[in-house]
Amino acid sequence: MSANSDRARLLITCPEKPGIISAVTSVLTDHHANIVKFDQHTTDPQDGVFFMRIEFELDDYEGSYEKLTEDIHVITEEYPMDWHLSSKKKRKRMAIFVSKMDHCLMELIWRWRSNELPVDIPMVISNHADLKDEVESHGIPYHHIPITKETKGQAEQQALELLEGKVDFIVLARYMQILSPNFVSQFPDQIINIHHSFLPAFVGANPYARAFNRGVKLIGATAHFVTNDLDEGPIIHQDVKQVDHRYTVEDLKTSGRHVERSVLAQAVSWQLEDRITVHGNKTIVFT
Ligand SMILES: Nc1nc2c(c(=O)[nH]1)N[C@@H](CN(C=O)c1ccc(C(=O)N[C@@H](CCC(=O)O)C(=O)O)cc1)CN2
Repeated sequence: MSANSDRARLLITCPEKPGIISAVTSVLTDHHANIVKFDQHTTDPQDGVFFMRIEFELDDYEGSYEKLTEDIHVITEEYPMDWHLSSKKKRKRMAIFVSKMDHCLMELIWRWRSNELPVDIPMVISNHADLKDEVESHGIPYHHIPITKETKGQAEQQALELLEGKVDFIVLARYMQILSPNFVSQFPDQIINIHHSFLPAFVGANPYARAFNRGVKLIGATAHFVTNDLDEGPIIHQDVKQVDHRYTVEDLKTSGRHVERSVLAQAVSWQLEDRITVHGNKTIVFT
């Protein structure tokens, strides 16, 4: 591979049909691509949906992009498919929404600063001013947009105007506002939320207090795509931690914060590497 070679990813979702792999890999071969990773998954025969993720190296990816996309379009005539082609070199742009809690936000910023998360963060948006100094100390623009029940619509419109054309996806890092259907519709499967429970348990607000009252022996965190159904969007990643009768609610929150941070960071990392495909209310994550 030459100095200007690039590593690209091709994600495909299509009805199960013999020959799809050969058709796609033939196009890549015609472009002298070197396939370095190949993953596939087929749902149950009744559903019959085929998922594929191909990672490949290509000299002069930029120069080949137009012809490569044309050639992929050609095979969609025989193999109707949803497909997404992306390049490792083209850094994604991630906006972060936050309220007052900083642990998930800072986990992402720390991993961004060390380039462990190779992403651009064009802005942080918050309904509170608490974290402005901290975020701006990292050179990231911070937009404080206060929200009341009366101003929620205007506040969202202000956020949408800031986001327009500037981001590829959004992360809600313990953002404590429910997004309207209008907002969600403008970022389909592009808003990742970290919920502080092992969903589907304890949907909504105050899950740790409810977990304490239930006497759980496990707490957890769930990263999921945001939909209009609160905390019921496609799950991307989850993890848990054992707890016991000695834990207070504050202990649960402290232990839970560590789980939230690692679960969110992993979900964002997979998003950056185009490893996640949504199918219905589930995800396929090619790790
Ligand atoms: N459309 C969606 N919006 C949001 C989702 C979602 O799944 N779909 N997840 C939540 C995150 N969340 C729990 O993880 C959550 C946040 C806030 C609330 C809530 O009741 N908020 C109140 C206001 C609370 C306040 O002012 O402090 C509200 O919005 O009326 C429940 C769950 C993020 N958004």
